[in-house]
Amino acid sequence: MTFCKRGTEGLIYMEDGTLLKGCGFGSKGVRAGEVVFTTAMNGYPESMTDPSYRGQILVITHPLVGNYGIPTPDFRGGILQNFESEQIQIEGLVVTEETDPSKWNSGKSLHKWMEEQGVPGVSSVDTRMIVKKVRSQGSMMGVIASGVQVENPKEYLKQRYDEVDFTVFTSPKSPIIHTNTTSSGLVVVVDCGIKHGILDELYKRGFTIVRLPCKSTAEEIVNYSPKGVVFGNGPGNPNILKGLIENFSNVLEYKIPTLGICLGHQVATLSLGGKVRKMKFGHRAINKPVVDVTSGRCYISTHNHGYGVFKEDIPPDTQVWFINPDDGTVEGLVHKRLPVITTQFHPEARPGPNDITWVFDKFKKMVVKE
Ligand SMILES: NC(=O)CC[C@H](N)C(=O)O
Repeated sequence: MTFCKRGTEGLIYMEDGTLLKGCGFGSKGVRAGEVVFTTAMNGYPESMTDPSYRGQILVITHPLVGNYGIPTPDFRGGILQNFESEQIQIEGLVVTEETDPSKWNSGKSLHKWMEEQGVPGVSSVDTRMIVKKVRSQGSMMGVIASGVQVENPKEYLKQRYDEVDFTVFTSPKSPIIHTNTTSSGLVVVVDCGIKHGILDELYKRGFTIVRLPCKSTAEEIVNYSPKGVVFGNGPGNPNILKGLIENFSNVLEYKIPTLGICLGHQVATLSLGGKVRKMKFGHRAINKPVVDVTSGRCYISTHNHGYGVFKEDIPPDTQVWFINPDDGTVEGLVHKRLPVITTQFHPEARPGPNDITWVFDKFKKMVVKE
């Protein structure tokens, strides 16, 4: 039996029958979710609070997680600078080794933070084995348990990830406004669980931001007379978000400059007549290459998606903007007639390298010109 420093045992079970026993940390509890992995070597406070991870058990492949602790939340204009939302969004965390922090600006340990927020973690398991299984068999559902005896983990696997509308949990119930004193104008962000990094990039460029619930209608959006609209990131399967897809089409009729990011790129694709399909196991990392086909330049970018746009599925009247050289998936589109640009990757890069934040400059130029 492994010695468990928090005094609790834990397990991770996967729907193919794999059962790994290790140590529990964070909160005691049992949760089910889609098992996904990220190869990011740092940025766990950002990843764990990214609302796009809702409904997922996150496996971090980097062997030591927790070294620099969890910072104290820092806001600018009501926007978080060091987390992607106000709470942990993942269902559970799986790591090889969970460590106590040693850094000047650590407010608390990873263990304590997860304990306070009711999120279970499992350590001392072979994360490489999990990744190999997910890579070879494709995405799977799983169950994580910390400090709780679970006789039959399979019983917790009731819902399929792809069938749940997680935006219900991650989207605000009413508008949230971030007023800016500089005057680049007002943009509406359709907030299905927006990452604060995206809000910050818009705010830094002088925009006043109105965040509207994911289910807002086109009328509710244009009532604010926005100079631009952003359809942001969000959790789950884009194909089931019928209302959002329809709203995107309705907003297009007003010819307002529109930026789609990640889920926004997928919703744009669906709404313009293309297809979005589930990938075998998705892309989650902070060092994924994307090539801007208009310049031939390759950039290193942040990814978190399980669905993708394949070359043969792009919508009519659009041009490929970015391509992923690893698997050829379409990572950005430009509309041929309408002021619409999209990226599948995360140009705000939180966590990640800032190589492509210029996408927001391009959006600002579109907004200011209109
Ligand atoms: N980061 C995102 O917006 C993710 C989009 C979508 N939920 C996916 O997994 O593909």
